[in-house]
Amino acid sequence: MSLKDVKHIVLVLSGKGGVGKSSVTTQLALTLSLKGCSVGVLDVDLTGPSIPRFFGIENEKNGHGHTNGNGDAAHTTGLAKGHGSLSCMSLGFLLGDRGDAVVWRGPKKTAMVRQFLSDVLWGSLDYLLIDTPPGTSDEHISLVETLLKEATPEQMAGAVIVTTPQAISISDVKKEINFCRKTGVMILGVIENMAGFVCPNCSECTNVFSKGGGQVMAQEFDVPFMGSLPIDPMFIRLIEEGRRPVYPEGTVIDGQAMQTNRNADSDEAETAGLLVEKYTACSLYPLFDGIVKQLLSKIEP
Ligand SMILES: Nc1ncnc2c1ncn2[C@@H]1O[C@H](COP(=O)(O)OP(=O)(O)OP(=O)(O)O)[C@@H](O)[C@H]1O
Ligand code: SF4
Repeated sequence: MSLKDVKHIVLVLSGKGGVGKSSVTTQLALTLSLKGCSVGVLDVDLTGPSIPRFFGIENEKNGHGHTNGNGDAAHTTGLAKGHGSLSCMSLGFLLGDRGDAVVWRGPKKTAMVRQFLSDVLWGSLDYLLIDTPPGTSDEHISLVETLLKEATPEQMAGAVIVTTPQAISISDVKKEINFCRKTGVMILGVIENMAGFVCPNCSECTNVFSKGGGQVMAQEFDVPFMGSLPIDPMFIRLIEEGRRPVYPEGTVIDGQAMQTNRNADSDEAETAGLLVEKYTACSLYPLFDGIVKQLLSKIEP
């Protein structure tokens, strides 16, 4: 069973598309891995797999996409074996082209989700984060059904729900809360994303939309509120430039020195990937640090 050595499984859900679920998943993964956890990211968004793009590895094929640069392309099932402390799996690795559309009926999607959970060799992970499509679709139902079979209740940590402050997004997220309650998935907390805009000139945060809706909703539904995140243009720039995660010089995780991709003779560090140095410099990092501390205290008190 491929989830055998996975300690904690966390679903990332949102009722509405484009609210930043994949961004939140990526940043939770980076922050957890910077804290020394070994992390896997499973992209279950079959019609719009964006995790490879977020990690700057969309050109990787053969169904594997480990991101710490150990250079070993091991995969045994035709799917993935994650090495190191940050690995991911997505249908995006199996598509010929970024623009390829997946037009699948429910049973095929269900089979794919099952295969992701039972055939991908995740190895030993502290956290498996699962980025889901928006809403409560076939993928969600297959996912939860499969997890109930493949994972133990101890492994199933619960779900993080992402919303934006606008009322429509919040009303959609209520459906996710109901979904979790009906399927018995514990709600670890709600994250409000895009609650304001950080000016690239003066770093002042302006509330473009009304702020605080996520907190009000969390109170109303009696679920924990984990925090608000502004829109930071630096984050968008990092993603658009397609950078790969690169650890700061000297980072050692689980006793293993992380590859930095630094080349003294070139500007390779600037082009090799999503620079964690820059990521940690962007306004979202301290906020994620706080969110991850809350997550860890709930999961591993
Ligand atoms: N806090 C943020 N600051 C800056 N950019 C952000 C932030 N959150 C999300 N974005 C950007 O908004 C866009 C949509 O985010 P993302 O793809 O994470 O949403 P999603 O909910 O996963 O979407 P989908 O419904 O397609 O799965 C991306 O380009 C992402 O870079
Ligand atoms: S927030 Fe400050 S720097 Fe940014 S646009 Fe407004 S006044 Fe200018």
